[in-house]
Amino acid sequence: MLKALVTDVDGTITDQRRRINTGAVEAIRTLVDAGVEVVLASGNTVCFMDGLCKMVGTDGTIIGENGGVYRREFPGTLRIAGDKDASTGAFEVLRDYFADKGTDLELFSAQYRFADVAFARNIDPDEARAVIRDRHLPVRLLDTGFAIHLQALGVNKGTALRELAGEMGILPSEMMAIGDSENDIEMLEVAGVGVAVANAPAPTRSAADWVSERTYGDGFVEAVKKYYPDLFIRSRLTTI
Ligand SMILES: O=C(O)COP(=O)(O)O
Ligand SMILES: [Mg+2]
Repeated sequence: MLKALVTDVDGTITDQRRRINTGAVEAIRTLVDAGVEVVLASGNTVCFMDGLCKMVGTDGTIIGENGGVYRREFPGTLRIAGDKDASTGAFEVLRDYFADKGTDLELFSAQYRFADVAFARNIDPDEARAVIRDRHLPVRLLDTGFAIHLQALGVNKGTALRELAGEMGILPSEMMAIGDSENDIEMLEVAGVGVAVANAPAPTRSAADWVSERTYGDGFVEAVKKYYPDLFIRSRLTTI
């Protein structure tokens, strides 16, 4: 049995409006109660993830800010893997560029971020990528479908997962990762089994070993039942 499941949050255990899927919460609790490690891996902030871990019932092992931060369990030591100066500097260049064109960039939760920068999707990501490329800015732009992120080069959910696996004493090959967007590609490739939910775009689906038929949180539940069938047969029997 896969020893750990690493799941993205927005678009994977939620619906398209970021409302959590209650079936996904129940599936996570079934895994946790069966001794499977569940890691939440998101572009969201540490404080967001901490609240989510507490309310869902995981042990606090997280990847936040698209791999810019990660931590093994509560209380744990928060590791910072990103470069906030690089992300902030690149944001300021983009802010000025788009302001000259009449578009203001709206930051998301800046005061709670240690590594990356996140802002509203009111610009063309490819136009912003062209500015980053032309100005040789040392960041990568990620469009998660919920926000745009600027992240230091070489930092992603996959690099953080490799580091976390060492702290967890689990091989990446013993893990399953599930996601919905381009910011999940690396962790789908690092994990032994990578799954994309059906709402994922083509590059993310291509990086997956398997793609669910159902979308969003329902796709997450479908995937968990596929790869941990015994847990759900047993839990269904106990509920009869
Ligand atoms: O923070 C975001 O933009 C999306 O978050 P996610 O990585 O959980 O999908
Ligand atoms: Mg997502």
